[in-house]
Amino acid sequence: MKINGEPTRSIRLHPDNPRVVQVIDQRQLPHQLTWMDLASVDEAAYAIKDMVVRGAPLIGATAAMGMYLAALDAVAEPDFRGVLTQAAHSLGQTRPTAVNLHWALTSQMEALEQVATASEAVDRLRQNAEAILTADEEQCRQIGLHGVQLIEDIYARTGQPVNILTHCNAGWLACVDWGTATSPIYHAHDRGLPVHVWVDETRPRNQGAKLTAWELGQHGVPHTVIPDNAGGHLMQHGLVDLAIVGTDRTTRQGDVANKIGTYLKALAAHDNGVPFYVALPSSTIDWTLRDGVKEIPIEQRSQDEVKYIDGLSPHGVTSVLICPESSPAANYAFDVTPARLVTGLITERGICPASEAGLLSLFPEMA
Ligand SMILES: CSC[C@@H](O)[C@@H](O)C(=O)COP(=O)(O)O
Repeated sequence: MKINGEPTRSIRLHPDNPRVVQVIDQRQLPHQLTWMDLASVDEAAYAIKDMVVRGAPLIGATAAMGMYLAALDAVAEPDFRGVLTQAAHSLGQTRPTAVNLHWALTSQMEALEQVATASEAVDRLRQNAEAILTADEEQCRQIGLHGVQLIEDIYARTGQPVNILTHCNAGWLACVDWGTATSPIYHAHDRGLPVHVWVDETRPRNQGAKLTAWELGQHGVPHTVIPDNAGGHLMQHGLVDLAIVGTDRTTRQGDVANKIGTYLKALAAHDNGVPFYVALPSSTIDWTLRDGVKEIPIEQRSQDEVKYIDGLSPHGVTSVLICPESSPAANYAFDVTPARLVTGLITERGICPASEAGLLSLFPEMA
């Protein structure tokens, strides 16, 4: 997508130094657009763990680039394969829920098997990381081309601006470009279809208020930030035509793990007959799992993300305590929406029911 008219991806090689990877520091948005340099695998791991970068596809892309950075450092090591295996292990520990992380690391370890020397490993892991970024961009573009048909159909029926609710940030900041949930929205807007997005603020880290609202604003898409608890009310009053969210891991049966609160939106959508779609590249499908509620690992993060909130004050970005300091807080970062509450999955190969049969109709090679 474009920032100030310039086509921009969320992750890139440094334009002047290909030994450095650059990512947008998402902790600073929407107040500041800052690029952070990552020059080692440890810095890549830190960026994922501390949520400089976040969103399932971008976590995978950063891990892939992290393996390339590790290869640059491993050139001098006699046991470069051992060093790279250790690098994959440490990157794999950073965040537990998004399966794209393991998908990207597996892809890099398979690429490593095809080389004989450390310098070949550098070239191969760089090429493979760049291919992962390019594939993610194209998959997200395709998700948009399939998903925009849903918006077109609603507009053809109502002739009114289409109101879409989304949760968290499944936008281009969470991917390499386009986003998953936002890609149909960007395509619709670019085709001149009138769309309006209800942006859940997404406590505790407020990825909706901070990131999705910023992204949509940059692209000129009409939107309104709402408290997380408002979605059910809006649906009851006919103010939501469609919900589209992203996912961090989707099981073979179509259960979907996404940012905490997604499940409640799906319940409200079900009760009100609002179509509830989940957009994902196939790298987000965990074909080894069936029952998402029982099997998907749910990340628990620091209590401080719940107890403190940050925002822009006249003194810069400031963090403030919003509850008694002594009260404990719980911070489950994701929840699982069972497939029965999901109207359909929007993938790069088309839209399918959220079920094993549905997924296999698009990905028969996984039977
Ligand atoms: C296309 S991104 C899909 C998901 O990763 C997104 O919806 C989400 O829940 C991100 O959570 P986060 O904790 O910000 O990484």
